Amino acid sequence: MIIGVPKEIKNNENRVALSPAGVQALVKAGHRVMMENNAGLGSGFTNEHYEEAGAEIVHTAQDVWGMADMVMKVKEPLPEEYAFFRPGLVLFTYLHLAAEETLTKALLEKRVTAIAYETIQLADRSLPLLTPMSEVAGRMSVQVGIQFLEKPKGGKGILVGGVPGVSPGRVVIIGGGVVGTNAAKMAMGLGAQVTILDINPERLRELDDLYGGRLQTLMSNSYNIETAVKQADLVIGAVLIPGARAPKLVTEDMVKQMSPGSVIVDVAIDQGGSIETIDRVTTHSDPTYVKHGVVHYAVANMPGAVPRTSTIALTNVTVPYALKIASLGPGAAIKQDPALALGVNAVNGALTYQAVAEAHQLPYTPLDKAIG
Ligand SMILES: NC(=O)C1=CN([C@@H]2O[C@H](COP(=O)(O)OP(=O)(O)OC[C@H]3O[C@@H](n4cnc5c(N)ncnc54)[C@H](O)[C@@H]3O)[C@@H](O)[C@H]2O)C=CC1
Ligand SMILES: CC(=O)C(=O)O
Repeated sequence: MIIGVPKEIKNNENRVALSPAGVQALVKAGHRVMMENNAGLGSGFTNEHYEEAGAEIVHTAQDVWGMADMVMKVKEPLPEEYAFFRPGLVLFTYLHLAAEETLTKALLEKRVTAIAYETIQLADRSLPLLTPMSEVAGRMSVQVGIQFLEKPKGGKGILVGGVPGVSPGRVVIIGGGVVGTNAAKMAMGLGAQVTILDINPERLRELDDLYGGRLQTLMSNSYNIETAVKQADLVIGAVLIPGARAPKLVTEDMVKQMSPGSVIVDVAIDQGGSIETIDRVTTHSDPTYVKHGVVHYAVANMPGAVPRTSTIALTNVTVPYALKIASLGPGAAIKQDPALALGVNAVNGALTYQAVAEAHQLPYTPLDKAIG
């Protein structure tokens, strides 16, 4: 199979879909890998690194998309890339289609086989291709949040760890999965008072067993969210219902009750966001805006700011699936691997992920019917 890797074009997206190690694994298995010129530079990988690993360097994005049987990317295609879609093309990348109606329709219209990293799901319900980027974004959410709590950055001027004789700051994390747990670890490490809310009592028990005493766990309901949010210096949105639009858990009224200069980092923005006052996706070059006196951060590609770490971590988990798709062919790979099958959001013009169909009120077709 020919695997194409274009350069990412989203604002400040410096990750790339394959590291040289990933290229080498695919080439050794008998595949050809076409890298767009300088696609890896943002992650510190040169054309020479890729050529040594066995890749061929291709000069334009159009050539990469045109020659490849499977395109591997990091972020969802942007409108200027939709023209490259064609029937039978396999697109393997983050898609977040529940928040991307136009992209969903373009993939259906062009009959692309669209496999989303973030909905590949193992039997234990974990999301192996989302986990490493959630680890990155969870850790970054605290790093980013504490910067914007500083006065010169528009915040209320709080050092979250406090100092002897002064209370530490309060960090409230909504969602206790991978993002939430990684955020909690960072915030606890800095000495903040940490509260984490989740809707799953089992998850709250696990968190209590792991960190009991160092963090407060709370059942996620509107009463507890309101109470916690109004006292928070930093709120981190970290919920996920796989494949679906994020529920709006923090209402505009709750935001109005926060003290001026507090900060909200909504990591769940890639699935549409969990905060009512977040009405736009922000970018690394213009990451925040202020509403009701509260700093809002809603960057949908947070790991793009630490591309070296993120590209390597992403390639570690995507390559085994890419090898399976390339070696067996997409149809057989999907039939053989139920986790991979859950990644298929669209095929042959049919929308095969129910939560995405519900988000856009489009018809849903079960995968077995769509692939025959
Ligand atoms: N902005 C960015 O750059 C990035 C965003 N993300 C996003 O972060 C979000 C979280 O991802 P993960 O932590 O990996 O997911 P996860 O599945 O590990 O955790 C999600 C948690 O949310 C909980 N939850 C669901 N409904 C809830 C509710 N009503 N109240 C409280 N908790 C609720 C679940 O029980 C689960 O524990 C996803 O949307 C993911 O795509 C991940 C990486 C980068
Ligand atoms: C998960 C995702 O969308 C990202 O890492 O950018």
